[in-house]
Formats: sequence, C-alpha cells, structure tokens
Amino acid sequence: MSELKICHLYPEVLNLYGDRGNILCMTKRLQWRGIRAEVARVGIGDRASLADFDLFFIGGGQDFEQEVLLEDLKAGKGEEIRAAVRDGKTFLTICGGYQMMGHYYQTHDGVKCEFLGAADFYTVGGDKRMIGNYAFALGEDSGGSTVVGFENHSGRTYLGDGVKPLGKVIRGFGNNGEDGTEGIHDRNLFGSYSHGPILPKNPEFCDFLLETALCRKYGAFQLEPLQDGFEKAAHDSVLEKVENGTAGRDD
Ligand SMILES: NC(=O)CC[C@H](N)C(=O)O
Repeated sequence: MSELKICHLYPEVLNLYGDRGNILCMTKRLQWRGIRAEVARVGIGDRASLADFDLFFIGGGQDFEQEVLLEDLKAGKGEEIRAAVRDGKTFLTICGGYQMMGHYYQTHDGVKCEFLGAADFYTVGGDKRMIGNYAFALGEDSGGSTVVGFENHSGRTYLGDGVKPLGKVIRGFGNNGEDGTEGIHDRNLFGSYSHGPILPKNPEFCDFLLETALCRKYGAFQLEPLQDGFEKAAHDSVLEKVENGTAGRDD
C-alpha cells in the first residue's frame, strides 16, 4: 500500500485561521484513494528525524509566535528543514510559516527575525495590514489552476531574481501588494499567504501537492479523480465574489 508520511511543524504556535484543515484535507484525499497517510506533529523542543517525512506543512502565526520559535530553529531544526528542502521534499507553508522559509522577516516595529534562507526571498512588515478574500492563478508548473483564499499579513515579501512566484494575483495583495506576485514555488517548496485553510476549496492544488510528494517517493504516480462537485462549487462561488468585489476586502 502506498503511503505518505506528513509532518505538521510547529502546530502549537503556527496555527492561525484553521490552517490545520489543510492536514485534514490532504489526509482525507489520500485515504479516499486507498493511500495511507501518517501525520506527526513536531513542535518546539521535539526531536524527530525530519528526513523520514515525505511532506511538510507549516501554518501561519503572529509576529510574537514567529519570534518564539527562532531558538528552536537555531537548535537544529532549521538545518534539518533546509536539508529536506534541498532534498526535494514537498513543503506547503502558509503566511508566517512561508515567511520563515526566507532569509529574514523584519516586523513593522523593527524586530529582525533571521530565518532559514531555504529559498531566496525576504519579508519586511508594513504599517497597513493586507487583509481580505483574494484569488490568484497558479503558474503552469504548479498545476495552472485558480486558487481562492484569505490573506491577513503585515509582511511584504520580495522574491530574489532567480525565484518563481507560486502564482499571479487576480485580486488582492499577494506577496507585497506591488508586483502582482503571490507566494513562492522553488524546487518542491510552496509558500502562500492564503489562510482559510487553502486546500479544501482548492482541490486541484491539493492533489498537485500530493502528486508531487508521491512522485518523488515512488516515481510516476497519478491520483485517481474524486467527485469534487461540492469543493468546486465552493471554489467557484468565492472566485465569483472576489472577482466582482463582493467578497469582503480591506482595500
Ligand atoms: N497571518 C500570518 O501568518 C501573519 C504573519 C506575519 N506575522 C505578518 O503579519 O505578516
């Protein structure tokens, strides 16, 4: 029986807006196809061999929580996370968890968190928070579907020259509210500002991530289609509201 070992990193501190729902969504979509999903929660102070996992999830957190886990990253987990990214393991990282994968996050009140530099980008906090329902179009190499989500961040993220965004903003702020980019896709590291959680309303993106992890583990792997009528109706109704400006935004 095929199996994915999923690592939920820092679930006790990076846990905003039901981000944990992404784990439930991935687990269910694997099980519905007869694929085993084993989930381990790895938090501050926990020592686990990260090399044993296939797929990692890191949710969002407030500035304070991001500062709290810096020591734990320095104590060894940071190097293990970088090694897993280099090794082509699949990562879904959201907002504060996404920012953590870059070089640093300088909060709007001037605290500089030196982060992992697992990919070439950095984040600087601004006074105006970027809040609201939003939508973006994934790049072809991330499956090409449209994603709907909810963003709430002060951080403005800027990607290095050689790094690709996860997608292009259809409506909303995305990485920084300036250049129309959203998130990052570098090797099999995916970062996004989309809380909500992101995956239940975007089943194509969920399957794309699962297939990425399964292909790395087993070679070519194609997931059987599921009956996604309910999920697609939820996706389409949010997309329509975001596009016509009735979804609720702060801009
Ligand atoms: N929602 C979040 O994860 C917030 C991340 C970060 N503290 C910011 O405000 O940019």
